[in-house]
Amino acid sequence: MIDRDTIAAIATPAGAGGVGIVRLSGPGARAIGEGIAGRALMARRAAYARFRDAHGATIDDGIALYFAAPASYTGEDVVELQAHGSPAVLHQLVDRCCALGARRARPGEFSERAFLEGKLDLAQAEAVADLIAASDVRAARAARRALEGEFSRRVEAIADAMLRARIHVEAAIDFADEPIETLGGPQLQADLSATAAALEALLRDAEHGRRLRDGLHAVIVGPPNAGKSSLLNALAGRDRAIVTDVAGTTRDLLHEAVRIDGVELTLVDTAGLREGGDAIEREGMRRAHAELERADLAIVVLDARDPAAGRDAVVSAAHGAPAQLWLLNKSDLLPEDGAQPSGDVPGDALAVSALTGEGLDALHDRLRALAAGDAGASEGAFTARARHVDALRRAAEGLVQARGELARESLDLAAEALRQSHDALGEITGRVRADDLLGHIFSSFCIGK
Ligand SMILES: Nc1nc2c(ncn2[C@@H]2O[C@H](COP(=O)(O)OP(=O)(O)OP(=O)(O)O)[C@@H](O)[C@H]2O)c(=O)[nH]1
Ligand SMILES: [K+]
Ligand SMILES: [Mg+2]
Repeated sequence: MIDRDTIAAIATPAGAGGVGIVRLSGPGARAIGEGIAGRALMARRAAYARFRDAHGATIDDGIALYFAAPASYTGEDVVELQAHGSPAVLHQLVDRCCALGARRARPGEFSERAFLEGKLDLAQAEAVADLIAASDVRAARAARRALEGEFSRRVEAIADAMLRARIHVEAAIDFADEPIETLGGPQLQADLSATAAALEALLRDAEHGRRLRDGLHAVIVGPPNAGKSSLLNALAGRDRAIVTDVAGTTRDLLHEAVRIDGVELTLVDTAGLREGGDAIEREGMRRAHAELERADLAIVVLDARDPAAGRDAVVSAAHGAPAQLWLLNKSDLLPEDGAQPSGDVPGDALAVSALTGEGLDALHDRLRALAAGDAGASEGAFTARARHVDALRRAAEGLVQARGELARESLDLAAEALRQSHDALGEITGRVRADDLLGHIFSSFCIGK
């Protein structure tokens, strides 16, 4: 099952640094490490050594660390050679490892071995990559929780309940003459109802975890000249988008990663939505609609002086996103007497001015709250990926279908729906393995991980 080569790679980031690490994993790791260090390596003992090339010349001096299988990251014998963080030194060390029988590791191959050796499940291996890539403290904490198995344990608990239900249904199929009631049908329905509730709760938390990992994806929409690009610039703190008083200035989508109080979100500026326009502008509007389909949030920008203008086209487009935040921009141009122009907008619409900065603090607060989800949900949150959310959705759909079939006493169809639901859960932790799925996940890792 396992590729028994010994693999080697530089485990520290590219470029110069105080310390750089070359990592070896596999059955030959210890012998190769000892060959380079010129001394015996004892498990979990730091050994100071001169690392030498084939001619006995010193490549560098440093520390060799040996972790004996299975008590290592990969579960195999692992050796780490810690040298000065010079790319030239580290490349020579990897070359020397290869001359002594190792081969260069593929991206993510160390974590793949940890998975194959049962040290990590798939969701945990992905959490390693998420932790390394985490851009803020919350994302890092959430990745730690996923790495510790918080997410996996909940998946496994639901998968176990699903397995019990499958066994029950398969057994009932074998006793086709008995009515389902006598075979514990009502109890099974009750169990599945509890499982469905647990699955829905996990799906919500995973969606939240997906946002923690990827950041909130917020699309700015509104009629031409409402001040969408001005707002993007104000939030980004720089002149990212072109602003003019010509309606139809923005044509293409413009993405900008923005950090608000340590929370990351992606803002997307779009072409103003209106009837007509030239071919370029119409393509811009089409892209705006498509972007909204993928968004977590639509930031609807209207002109505070006349919120009704162009509002309808924007409202129907904004419905493509699961959440909306309404802004009445150009509040600086409202009459001093405080009379508010009427227009059919939600009561929690914020008055802002991209020009003077008025209302932007309140907007920051709203965006931060939306990006984090509600405060309570951030406690105990774990990172998740779109792949996980998709699998949980399919599992939930399968379960709904299975319960319907059971209610109709179509046991064969119920069994099949439960199997699909169970398989979908298995994809998350890798208990059900499709090899192309594995290849896809691990190849997105970087080398040395
Ligand atoms: N007074 C005032 N003017 C603003 C404000 N925001 C934007 N403007 C002006 O409104 C005009 C249009 O601003 P843009 O940011 O280009 O508007 P837009 O919604 O991106 O326009 P399109 O890309 O053409 O759809 C410019 O002249 C801005 O200077 C504001 O808060 N107050
Ligand atoms: K404009
Ligand atoms: Mg614009």
